[in-house]
Amino acid sequence: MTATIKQITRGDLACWEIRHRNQTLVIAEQGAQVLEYQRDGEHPLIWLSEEAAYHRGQGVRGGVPVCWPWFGGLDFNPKEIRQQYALAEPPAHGLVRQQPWVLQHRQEEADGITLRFGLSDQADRQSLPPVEPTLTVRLDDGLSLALNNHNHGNTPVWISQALHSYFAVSDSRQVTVHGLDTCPYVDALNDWQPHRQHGPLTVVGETDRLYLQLPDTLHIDDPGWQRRLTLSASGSRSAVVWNPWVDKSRRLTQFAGDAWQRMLCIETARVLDNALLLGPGEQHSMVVRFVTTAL
Ligand SMILES: O=P(O)(O)OC[C@H]1O[C@@H](O)[C@H](O)[C@@H](O)[C@@H]1O
Repeated sequence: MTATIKQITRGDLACWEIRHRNQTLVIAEQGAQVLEYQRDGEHPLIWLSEEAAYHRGQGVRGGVPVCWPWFGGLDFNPKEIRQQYALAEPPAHGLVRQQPWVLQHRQEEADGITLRFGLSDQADRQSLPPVEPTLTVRLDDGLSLALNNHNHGNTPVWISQALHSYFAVSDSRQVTVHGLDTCPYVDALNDWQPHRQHGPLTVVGETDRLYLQLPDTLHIDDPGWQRRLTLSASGSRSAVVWNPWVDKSRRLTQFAGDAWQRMLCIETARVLDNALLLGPGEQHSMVVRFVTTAL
């Protein structure tokens, strides 16, 4: 066994701290939210806000929130998803990131450790569809996250979802995102109009885009830290690229005014026409793996 796993607390939240080789991973039971992931002596791979607050029932800014069973504002989702819910004030990013989850299973092997989280019996399931979400987290030479859905009901269910990864970067203005070239995207900041990407993406202002028809692999090249971060996804053809830039940073909770310079979100997703339709009894897994290499 090369991994050690320890129960810790951050503020009000019970968390797991996993050490494997030279890596540390911290996951909060609430929301099954990855909070930290870093190799000893290196810059963090996942960004966690310096102003993060750890309260029950409140999402933590940074890490990898699980957005489910809808992504973003419910009103901006396809009709098939919207009509499944009758909530007066549907929260952004769905219903489970502030809910209690539990560690259901752990498996340690010579080359890594796998943890599976599922919603706790204490979770408020009132408005949830009859679909069971689980998050499988595997730490070996990199970090892999699998968001699994299993429809236990008798009717088909539409889901939109994201693993809302906040990546740590040396300077969001200096990094380039590769793999988006020629892909269509919808710009949430320009009336949800369709566009098409040409070449790599450099962030030059507030950015909030839903990319579609993506290849399996995207990269963030970070010249400041001489590092390439590779995201390899399966079971997903969409991702959200988000950076709040100057003005929106001031309006965000748990977010320093200049923190937009230190983070970039690339959120592996199933959104818009890539939303997931699960028939009765069907299962689906959306997997993403994060690995860094020298640039
Ligand atoms: O503040 P929240 O609810 O965690 O959302 C943060 C951001 O999440 C991103 O995924 C959205 O595209 C943004 O529009 C949103 O502002």
